Amino acid sequence: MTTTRGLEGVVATTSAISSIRDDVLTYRGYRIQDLAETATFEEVVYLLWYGELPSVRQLKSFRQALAEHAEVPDEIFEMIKKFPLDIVHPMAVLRTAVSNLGIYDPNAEQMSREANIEKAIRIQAQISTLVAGFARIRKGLSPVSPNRALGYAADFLYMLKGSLPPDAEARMFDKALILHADHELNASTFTARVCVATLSDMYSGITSAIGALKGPLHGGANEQVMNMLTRIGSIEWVEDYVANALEKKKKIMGFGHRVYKNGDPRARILKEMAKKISDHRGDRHYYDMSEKMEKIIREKKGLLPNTDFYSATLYHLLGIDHDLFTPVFAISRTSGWAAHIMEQYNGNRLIRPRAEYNGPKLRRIVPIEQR
Ligand SMILES: CC(=O)SCCNC(=O)CCNC(=O)[C@H](O)C(C)(C)COP(=O)(O)OP(=O)(O)OC[C@H]1O[C@@H](n2cnc3c(N)ncnc32)[C@H](O)[C@@H]1OP(=O)(O)O
Ligand SMILES: O=C([O-])CC(=O)C(=O)O
Repeated sequence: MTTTRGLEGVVATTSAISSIRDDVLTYRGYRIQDLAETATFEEVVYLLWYGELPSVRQLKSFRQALAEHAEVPDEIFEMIKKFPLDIVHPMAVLRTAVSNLGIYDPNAEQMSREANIEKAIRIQAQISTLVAGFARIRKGLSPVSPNRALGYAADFLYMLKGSLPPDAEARMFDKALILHADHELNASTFTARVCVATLSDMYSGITSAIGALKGPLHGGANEQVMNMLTRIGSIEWVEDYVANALEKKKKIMGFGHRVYKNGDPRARILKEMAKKISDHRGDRHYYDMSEKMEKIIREKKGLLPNTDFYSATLYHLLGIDHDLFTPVFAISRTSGWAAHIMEQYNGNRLIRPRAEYNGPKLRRIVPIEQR
């Protein structure tokens, strides 16, 4: 048996959803740059689930279905109110709450394609309401009811803040959701596929995926980027911080990638948006620190920013609390997880690799009184 640490380079499945080849990322054959420029998040979700971009009529009924399911059962917000909200991490709340959404879905255990599409719509519709509602509850505010006529991205910002976002900001957030929607066999998507390959249900798959996304080597890095920038505090300390981190062989959050070696195409688009909003706001504090950090790390270590690096500055300037950055990632990635779960069910086989044993040799049990 041969083992590969971290399964690097192992091709574990075929998939028709997204592809990364020569640093070009596509969803169903469309370049991510083109989708970010011309589509909305709802169109991209439709594309991921149905394989084609929607017509006007298809998009209308898809948005209608998302709108119909956007309310979260009161029981879930009541449950959240009982959590120790001053200490709990929002990703832990989300993991628990999404699992609970399954409890209130009468068709949670149905496994037909139609039932799974319906579940995917419910989860996608409810997850943004859930994150925004939680964010308000922990501040002692009431959740704001969804208004899906605004569009998915704008509605999230509206539910979060209780006021309509400027169009330009809603569009930037929409683009960010598109950029995070899917990414081939990343750790959380793989987790979702492993889970449902046992023929477990979609809620279990997405709950498992949220658990995997939470970690700082994956989606959790976007919050850690902002924590790092806040700790550094000022552009004049960036160089020292990087030198010290590299000397101590500490991982610098938001840099490096298992697959991209010449740069993450999403990071470039996010960088442009982070710059645009920083200039517009006249607040280049984090953008300038980030740009300096990028330059130094590129020179010293040859590492490039990943999607989590500039999304941190963008989300900060969009007024999103720092510990909600990863839940926001989960809102978007739910679309990719659901697409992969449905693809996995189609022609499923249990995912069960082997481990090369390196523990003690065969031995006899010593009776307990002689140990
Ligand atoms: C949405 C996403 O999930 S994108 C990724 C988000 N995660 C992060 O930003 C966390 C920081 N980055 C990392 O930890 C890594 O780059 C990962 C986890 C993304 C990829 O990891 P791997 O492919 O396993 O690379 P690995 O960790 O083995 O690193 C290879 C080498 O690059 C170095 N390296 C990689 N990333 C970093 C980093 N961010 N900071 C410092 N050094 C790094 C490693 O120390 C190692 O160096 P060495 O060969 O001198 O020992
Ligand atoms: O693909 C990966 O390993 C991580 C990543 O960038 C993502 O999930 O978006």
